[in-house]
Amino acid sequence: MSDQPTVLITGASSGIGAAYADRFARRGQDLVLVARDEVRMEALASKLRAQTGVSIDVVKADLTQAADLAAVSKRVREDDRIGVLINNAGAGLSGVFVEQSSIAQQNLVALNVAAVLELANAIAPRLVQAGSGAIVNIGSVVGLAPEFGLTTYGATKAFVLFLSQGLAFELGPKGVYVQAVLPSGTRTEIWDRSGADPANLPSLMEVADLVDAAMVGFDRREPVTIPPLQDAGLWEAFQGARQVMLPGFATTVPADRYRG
Ligand SMILES: NC(=O)C1=CN([C@@H]2O[C@H](COP(=O)(O)OP(=O)(O)OC[C@H]3O[C@@H](n4cnc5c(N)ncnc54)[C@H](OP(=O)(O)O)[C@@H]3O)[C@@H](O)[C@H]2O)C=CC1
Ligand SMILES: N[C@@H](C=O)C(=O)O
Repeated sequence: MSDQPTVLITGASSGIGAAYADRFARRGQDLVLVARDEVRMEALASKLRAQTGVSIDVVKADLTQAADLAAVSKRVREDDRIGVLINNAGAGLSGVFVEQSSIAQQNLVALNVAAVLELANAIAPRLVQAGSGAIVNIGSVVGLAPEFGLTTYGATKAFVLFLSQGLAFELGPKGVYVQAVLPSGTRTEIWDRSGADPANLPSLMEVADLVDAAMVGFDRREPVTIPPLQDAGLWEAFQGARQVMLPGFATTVPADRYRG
């Protein structure tokens, strides 16, 4: 049993989540792995237990199902060994907005938004009470890019970014670190799962490179980590331009440009 905080990782059966499990296990941190595919998680857990000696719990859960989400939320809320939440489980949704079914969009929101929010809600009060701990939310550069034409998916990732920045603003002063990680195309199963055209994929970063970069940002306590963005100054300028607008919102009269 490690004396470091246990890390609960959602979406740990493959891709980015599985890579996070590897990295934190090699840091000697016990894990709780959450996903639907128990067999894959057990295989990963066995390998990591053998290689690192850490304790690993495997929790089979479909985070779009209320009972499963409630069970994971209860574990996050009550297990005070869990000091790091990696809110990673997510899915993509291919196609254009008008061709996507409402149910598919709702299912995407259930996983990419509602589950992320619920688990953040579950852990945040306990971390604030402790004055320590971390919440890592996996967003996407797509949440910054309506031009990419992934409207529903991008909207879910815009939520993740805003949630993370808002939590960082509220919880940071109380000792809780909140990180938004914004990958771009990364070589995982999400593309196949979401029905993306294999012949039309973007350039893809290797998942190990993505997660290793995200861990650098984590260790530096960076609030928003964008591994594919080569010039960090562009993000800083974007943030600065956004913040310059804020005082102007405190006005009681419409702008001249809207006067008929
Ligand atoms: N790959 C990329 O290009 C990018 C990915 N991202 C984000 O990274 C995160 C991880 O995705 P990635 O690793 O790429 O994709 P993968 O499809 O490889 O992994 C997704 C993980 O989420 C789990 N998952 C899917 N649906 C559910 C569900 N209903 N309940 C519980 N777990 C579920 C899957 O496990 P299981 O099927 O066993 O449940 C799997 O472990 C996502 O939030 C994604 O939006 C962001 C930007 C780019
Ligand atoms: N998962 C990818 C799109 O579906 C991404 O976020 O880039």
